[in-house]
Amino acid sequence: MINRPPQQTDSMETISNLDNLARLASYSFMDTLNADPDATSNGVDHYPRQVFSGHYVPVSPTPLENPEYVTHSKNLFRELGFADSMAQSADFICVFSGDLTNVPEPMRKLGWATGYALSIYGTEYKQQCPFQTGNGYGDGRAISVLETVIDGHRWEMQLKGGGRTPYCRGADGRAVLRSSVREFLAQEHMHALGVPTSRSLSLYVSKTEKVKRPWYSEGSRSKDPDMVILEPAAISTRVAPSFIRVGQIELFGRRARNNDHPQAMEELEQIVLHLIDREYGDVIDQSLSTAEKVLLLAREFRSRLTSLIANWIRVGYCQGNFNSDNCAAGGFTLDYGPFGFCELFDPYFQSWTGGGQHFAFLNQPVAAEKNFQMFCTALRPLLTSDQDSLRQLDEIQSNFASVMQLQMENMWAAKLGLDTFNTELFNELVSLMMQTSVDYTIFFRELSSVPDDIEPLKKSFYKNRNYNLNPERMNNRWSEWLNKWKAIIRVNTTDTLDELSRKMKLMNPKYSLREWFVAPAYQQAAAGDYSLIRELQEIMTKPYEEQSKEVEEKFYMLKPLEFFEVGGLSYYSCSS
Ligand SMILES: Nc1ncnc2c1ncn2[C@@H]1O[C@H](COP(=O)(O)OP(=O)(O)OP(=O)(O)O)[C@@H](O)[C@H]1O
Ligand SMILES: [Mg+2]
Repeated sequence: MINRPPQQTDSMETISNLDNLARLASYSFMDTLNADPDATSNGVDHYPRQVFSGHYVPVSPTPLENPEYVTHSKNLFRELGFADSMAQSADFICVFSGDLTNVPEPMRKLGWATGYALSIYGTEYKQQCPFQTGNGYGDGRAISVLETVIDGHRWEMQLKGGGRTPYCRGADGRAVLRSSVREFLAQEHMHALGVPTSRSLSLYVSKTEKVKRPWYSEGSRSKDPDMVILEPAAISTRVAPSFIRVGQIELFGRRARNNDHPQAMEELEQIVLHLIDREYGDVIDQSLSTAEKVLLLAREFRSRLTSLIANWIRVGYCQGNFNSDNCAAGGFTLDYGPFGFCELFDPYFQSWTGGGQHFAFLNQPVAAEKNFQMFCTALRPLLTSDQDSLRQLDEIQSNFASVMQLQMENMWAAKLGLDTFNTELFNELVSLMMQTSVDYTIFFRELSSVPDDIEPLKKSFYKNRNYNLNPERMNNRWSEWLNKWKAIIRVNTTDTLDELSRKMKLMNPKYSLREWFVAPAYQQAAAGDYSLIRELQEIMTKPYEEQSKEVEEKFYMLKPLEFFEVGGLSYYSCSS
């Protein structure tokens, strides 16, 4: 795990109001990196334009009209030492719904947005930039407003939906309540699952401001949204050690490679050193040369990224749109757009209709490798005068697949309660899972009870056509597999069955954030009822616990058949 917030200790002072919080402000991004020389001085820089140099644009967020409190993360508040009452206090609501005009010093009245480049599955793109140059692409609606150092940890707080920036590409700079609820719940769920992620701080919705989004009519089976709806605008704030993306390093890497301007190489070095400082300070010694730091960075990021992907697959998470601009260079999950948790197991599970097989569930290791290649390409200009370092970087890059494979094998072994990966056992399991159609979460959780026979496993069966053709034969095959697994376990572990079961249940969550739980929560929220959001927050932040009988009956369930193939529940072409 990386950079987890401190658990609040007695020595940590409680931060109970905005003045307390403002006093912890410490702006490393704005103070150590370069501002765009063409930026306006008042931060009213809300129209699409090209940003040719500098690492950020100072920009004023656009306050949400009539903001109302929806929820905050009690867990993150506790970890940061924030008093819960602060989330509903007027001045805190102002800041985190986008109004910086009255912030207490030393907090600043301007936030910052950053440019980044885009590579899709290993191919560089500029077409998404309105100027076709790549200079107009970046945080179009994400605006960082504060950095703080709390108990030695630096945290950046970023509004999502905070209004237009020069990178907005003509769009409204807003996020809607629906997508904000999804991201808010998912971030805290993933953290509770033990998967590195940006965190959720707060969520406010406008009582009056609405924006248009394409969406699905009720029960629609169309792949593309079939209507445009007006949705309440919202601002959620997310928190991470930094929001530097692979795409961001790429932007400066491309400029240095092409010699786009005289400071291009220096700006690349600055952003890379800043990344190291913010995300890798504890593992990369400050006194090393840049070349040595770059190599360690590549190696460490490879290790974090491969571990992240193995964790995603362990918990059934599919990011959906794993472009380089949605890949955090600190190695954690970022941008919960068209994500989904795998229910019916399918290696090609993917909620985003535009994502094809590239970003599908079990192709995520390859998608990650593509992002890693782009990351290494971006670092390369810093090593051009050093052949030996370049060779080492190539080696780090080319060994990604084998490191990834090892992480995956260890993960599958752990899910099955084994110390070492067993190829034959695993391959048989995957084909049985596919030939039966099983629920990914329920299957592994039931297996974690180390059942005597396959009856409990059947709770996870959706029973597809193949299974129904000959259920008896399939059940026999399942029994054989279970017996084989148990025989291997007996040899593999000295644990008692109870101990084994306990360990497996820490690998295999009981609850996952299924989209059909989330949809009613954002629908009710749009009508002003936030109770289901708060209920989901409670349950989904304890995903490994058994929880009560009532919770189990409501949330430990196969996906109802009527929700398959329904737009907005099983897939989306647009999620924002
Ligand atoms: N409503 C919007 N207004 C302005 N820019 C937008 C809007 N929606 C998306 N963008 C921009 O389009 C690009 C691609 O969007 P994508 O869905 O990957 O990111 P996102 O969900 O907005 O944000 P992030 O990656 O910061 O979580 C991003 O650069 C994003 O800032
Ligand atoms: Mg994004």
